[in-house]
Amino acid sequence: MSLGLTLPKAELHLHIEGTIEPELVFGLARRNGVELPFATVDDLRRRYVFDDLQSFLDLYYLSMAVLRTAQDFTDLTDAYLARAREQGVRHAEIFFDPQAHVSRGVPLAEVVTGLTESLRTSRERFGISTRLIACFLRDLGPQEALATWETLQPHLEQIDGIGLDSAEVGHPPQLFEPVFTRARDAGLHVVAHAGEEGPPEYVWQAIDVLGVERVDHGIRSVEDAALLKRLADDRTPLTVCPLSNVRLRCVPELSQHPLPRLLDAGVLVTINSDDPSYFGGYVGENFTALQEALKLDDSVLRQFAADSFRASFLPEAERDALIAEIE
Ligand code: HPA
Ligand SMILES: [Zn+2]
Repeated sequence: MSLGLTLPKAELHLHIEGTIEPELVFGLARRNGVELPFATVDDLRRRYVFDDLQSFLDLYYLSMAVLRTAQDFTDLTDAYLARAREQGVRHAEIFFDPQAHVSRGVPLAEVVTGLTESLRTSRERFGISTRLIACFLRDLGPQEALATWETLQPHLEQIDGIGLDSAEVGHPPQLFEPVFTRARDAGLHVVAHAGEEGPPEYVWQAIDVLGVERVDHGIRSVEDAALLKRLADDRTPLTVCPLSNVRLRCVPELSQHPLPRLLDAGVLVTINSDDPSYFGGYVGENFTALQEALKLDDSVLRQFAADSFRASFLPEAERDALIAEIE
């Protein structure tokens, strides 16, 4: 097996709802009596061609309508962890979208209970330690985010951090300062998607106004030399998702990915899968596709793997032990 698949690694940018494979969409639709607007698994898979972030999000929100019970969320998470283990994942910091479920009438407790039922034994069953990050849907606005923050309060024991995702352009990070300040004050980790389709200014706002510890995507930072220097000086990690960037047409093809320019500027970069069911590969496959397209040395893949643990929210001793396994 190739190094990209076998290297021990942390996955830090992974939407659990984006791991639902078409077969599971159909299986859960049957179990829950949900009508789907697709006839077959192949029919659904054929729709996995996107023009931009929004065209993907439309299908992403449509397909997740089959997730209704705690058991559905447990099964979904177990399926991801089984796949991730095969790709060398030893630690995963997993996003979920509370508002995307509550707005469909699924109680938040059902979602969190289902996810944590899987995650609490992930280390024993799959050899993968985990964290859970609740993301706010930025296109629903800052007031909805604050209201969602209130509904998360009974579940904070199970939630390690907050994030910001969904349609980026027109929904700048600075609007979400109040909810991010509350989450930081509550001792949660904070991250945000910025600079995927949005301009470098959104990345500045994510670090300066929201105080994020990592930037999700952040690839448009290459358009701003001062921003690159700031990210490099502060060692603020970017969670880059190469196959996602190509599938959502943020980057024309993998061989033209801005990642080498990020590395040249000294930015700490990690490699992740984002929504692997939709984008043609899990995290190990992102490593191998990138190595092939950019002709990267094995030493660069080892650096990505080590940096994935450095950029994680694991305690230092655990990070160091995992980094020591990379050879
Ligand atoms: O790549 C993404 N960007 C923004 N929101 C998302 N929600 C799932 N995947 C994504
Ligand atoms: Zn994402």
